[in-house]
Amino acid sequence: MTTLSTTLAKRLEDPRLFRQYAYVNGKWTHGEGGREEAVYDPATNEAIGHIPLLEAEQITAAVDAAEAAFVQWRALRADERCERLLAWYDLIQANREDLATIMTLEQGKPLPDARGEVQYGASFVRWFAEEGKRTYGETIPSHIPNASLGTIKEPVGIAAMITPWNFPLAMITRKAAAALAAGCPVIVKPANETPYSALALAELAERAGIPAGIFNVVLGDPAEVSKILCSESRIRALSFTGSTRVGRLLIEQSANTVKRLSLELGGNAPFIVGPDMDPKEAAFAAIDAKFQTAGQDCLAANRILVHESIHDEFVEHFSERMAALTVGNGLQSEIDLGPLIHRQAVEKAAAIVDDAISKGATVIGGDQSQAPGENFFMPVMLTGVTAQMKVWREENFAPVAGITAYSTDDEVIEMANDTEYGLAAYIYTHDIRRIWKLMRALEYGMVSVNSVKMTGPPVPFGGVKQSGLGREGGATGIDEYLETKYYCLGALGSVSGS
Ligand SMILES: NC(=O)c1ccc[n+]([C@@H]2O[C@H](COP(=O)([O-])OP(=O)(O)OC[C@H]3O[C@@H](n4cnc5c(N)ncnc54)[C@H](O)[C@@H]3O)[C@@H](O)[C@H]2O)c1
Ligand SMILES: N[C@@H](CC=O)C(=O)O
Repeated sequence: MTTLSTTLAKRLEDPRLFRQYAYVNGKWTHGEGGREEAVYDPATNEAIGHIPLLEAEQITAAVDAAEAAFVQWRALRADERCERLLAWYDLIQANREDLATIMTLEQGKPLPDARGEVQYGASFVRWFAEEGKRTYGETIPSHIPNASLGTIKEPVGIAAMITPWNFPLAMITRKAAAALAAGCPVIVKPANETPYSALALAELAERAGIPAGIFNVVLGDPAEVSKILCSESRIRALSFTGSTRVGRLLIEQSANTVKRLSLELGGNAPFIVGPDMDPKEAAFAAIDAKFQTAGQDCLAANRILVHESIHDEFVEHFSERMAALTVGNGLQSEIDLGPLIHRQAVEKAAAIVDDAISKGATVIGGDQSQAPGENFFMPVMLTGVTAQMKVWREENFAPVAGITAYSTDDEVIEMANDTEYGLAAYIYTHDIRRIWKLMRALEYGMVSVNSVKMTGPPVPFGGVKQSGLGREGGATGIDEYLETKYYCLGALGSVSGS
């Protein structure tokens, strides 16, 4: 098999950012059982390198290392941890072009989007570096005579993180920076499709002075590694971003060790367009909300619900704009959509389109004979979609947009909530009463009104229903890695009533 690893390294200003080993206890580690797996560029299907698959004892060794390193990391002052995290942030920024190149090669997203993700990922490091200094406890007015009551915040312990391939860098930093700032050591298991962004982050963490054992990246068979992480009682927090299917599995596997779980799972976002909207403006926004990362985004607008009075005009603008989207290798310039992650994703997208057509949807676009490679999927718009179709029920994670018309606000609320998911919803209207009514009635963790962009470091990101548990980012994201310790200082003699 041809390996393009030399080619990848040559593309980087700093070839040491491309590592083909796991990173445990400050050391680059190969698999002791000799197992390895190739990593492919989804645009060309060529192997760009290999990763070792670690054995069970090696995963346990990572936990041992984290446990040993925890003692000193938690003992640092918050401002000392802040300094290390800011050094990490600076290094990520300084190496952003290399990080973006690595990401495009392993994930496929166009280079400008990869640059955007590096920036986005770095922003969480800076945010949590600062938030670590604000993990306040509280003073509680005492109901016990001569006692002083209060709380202090303490790191929860070793935190494991299992992350997806669609955002190979930012889904790590949003978790890891919060945990590190809170004083927790971290063990990251990235997706096997996109390990190199995680490993480059480890290289930069080491250069930033984050001690051995505090930031580890383990690689292996996903089911095997995850089982160990879940059943390891020394791991006190598990943060997962990925599909609802795997999220449910991890809940089950963690039951015996009763650990803190943060789950950022799938989405199936509705995009609601009110009758007062300019159909062109709304259609262009819907294109952005649907087709970023080639539709492989948990926030992708999958079900576009347009008021019947402007539906036809909206569809016209949407289809015109969709036809202008460029599909190709993300390393080339002027590309809007890169490949899907692998062939199975293309097959799933095709099956979803076929299912909709067989149940009466009208298809526009999506001439797959124009696809520039076997992992590419040309964008498709389906109109007249109904709740019986897979495109409505499933997260398609592909450039497949389902559109349908509605007539009243009550009807669109029911349609939008008709899903097991509850991550994000979009509303496009300028009628403040409609905005308020919809915003309150939508069963979603995040609602964005007249804006495609909704995320960033200050935001409490997360979903309800089968979209997950907990919030990442924002003022509360660090709480996922903190325990509240209550104290009662009794028999003080002089504090009652004072
Ligand atoms: N809510 C969010 O913030 C958010 C963000 C990004 C992606 N996602 C979701 O992630 C999904 C796409 O990512 P994906 O395909 O990588 O998800 P996935 O669930 O298949 O994989 C996620 C992680 O779990 C691991 N994994 C896979 N199978 C496993 C198993 N049997 N046991 C244990 N671990 C296993 C993978 O190796 C990967 O590291 C979508 O559903 C998307 O909505 C959610
Ligand atoms: N776009 C999301 C990732 C979802 O796939 C984010 O900003 O976190």
